[in-house]
Amino acid sequence: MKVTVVGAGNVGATCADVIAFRQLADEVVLVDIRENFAEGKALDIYQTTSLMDVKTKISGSTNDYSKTANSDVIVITSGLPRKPGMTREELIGTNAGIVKSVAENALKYSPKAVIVVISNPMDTMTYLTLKSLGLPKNQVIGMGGILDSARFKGYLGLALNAPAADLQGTVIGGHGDTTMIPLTRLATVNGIPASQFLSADQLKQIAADTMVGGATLTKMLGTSAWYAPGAAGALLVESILRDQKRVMPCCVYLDGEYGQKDICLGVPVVIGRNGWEKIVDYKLTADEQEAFNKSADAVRSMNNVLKELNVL
Ligand SMILES: NC(=O)c1ccc[n+]([C@@H]2O[C@H](COP(=O)([O-])OP(=O)(O)OC[C@H]3O[C@@H](n4cnc5c(N)ncnc54)[C@H](O)[C@@H]3O)[C@@H](O)[C@H]2O)c1
Ligand SMILES: O=C(O)C[C@H](O)C(=O)O
Repeated sequence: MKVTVVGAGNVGATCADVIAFRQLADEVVLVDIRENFAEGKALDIYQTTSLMDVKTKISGSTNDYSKTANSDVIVITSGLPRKPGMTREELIGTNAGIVKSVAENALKYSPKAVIVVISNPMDTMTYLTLKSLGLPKNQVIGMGGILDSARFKGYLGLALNAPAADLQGTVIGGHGDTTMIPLTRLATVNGIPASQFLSADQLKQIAADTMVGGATLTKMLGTSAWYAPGAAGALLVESILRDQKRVMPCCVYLDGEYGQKDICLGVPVVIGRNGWEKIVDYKLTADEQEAFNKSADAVRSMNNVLKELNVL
């Protein structure tokens, strides 16, 4: 199995490192536009392989997509990250052109690859990738909800003084500070509703902290986060390569599901070897559905900007 990660920056290199460390693929290729940058990151990761007993082959390339030929999965992380005080949506002007050209270049050499979009604003970049390449809808998956759910479980874990790994929690909707929807109703501690241990106010605060989880880290770090984003990307790649059929909240094309059409938005999906296979219906309450519809309205207005930018 071969994975290409485009963008060898913080998120891309972390994702490649986790994929290599966990030996999810036989080969990982990192690509970046910056001269020798991907080669350097790949060499650094390669030099960990004898220390970590890893057999995965890793290489880097400056914009030469022929080295990515026959990839099973292409992960797109290229583009600007936000700075403190910015929204993800403000990145659209720069990142739309980058994501579109990168996806076109990568697809030429790996027409059957499942494409994982991470660059922000992720919901709109996923829609752009799907629409501009004209691919079957199951082949394009945006990663945001897996990360947001990890943060949700992290904040739940801190409040409960429990390991986050023992908790279940899902975030659906857009991957934006105001568009994501942490489903507190469905959060559990090994099957027991979190509401049995936490007050409604505590759960509300956890949901609010989750929604601004990326902004909080951006303020602390001066740029956006990368360890959990890279690991979340790798987890999605794992379910694809190993055909695990895990149910994961991912940004996929909706054609009537969850009451929305012609939009890519975060919902629970089954992830397997050919991409996303099936959308799972969580049977939202009226309030949750209303929040989902509002999230869709906001993402749709960003998608409309793609036409103004002449990329779609
Ligand atoms: N969806 C998510 O959950 C999530 C999480 C974290 C970050 N992100 C997004 O991922 C993106 C990358 O974040 P980062 O922290 O790694 O940024 P970064 O600046 O560290 O890395 C981005 C890399 O992209 C490269 N690049 C730019 N244009 C390119 C092109 N045309 N071809 C190939 N490479 C190109 C840059 O040279 C740079 O190395 C940002 O848009 C960020 O907002 C998304
Ligand atoms: O917050 C960001 O801008 C990056 C990413 O989307 C994240 O959630 O960490």
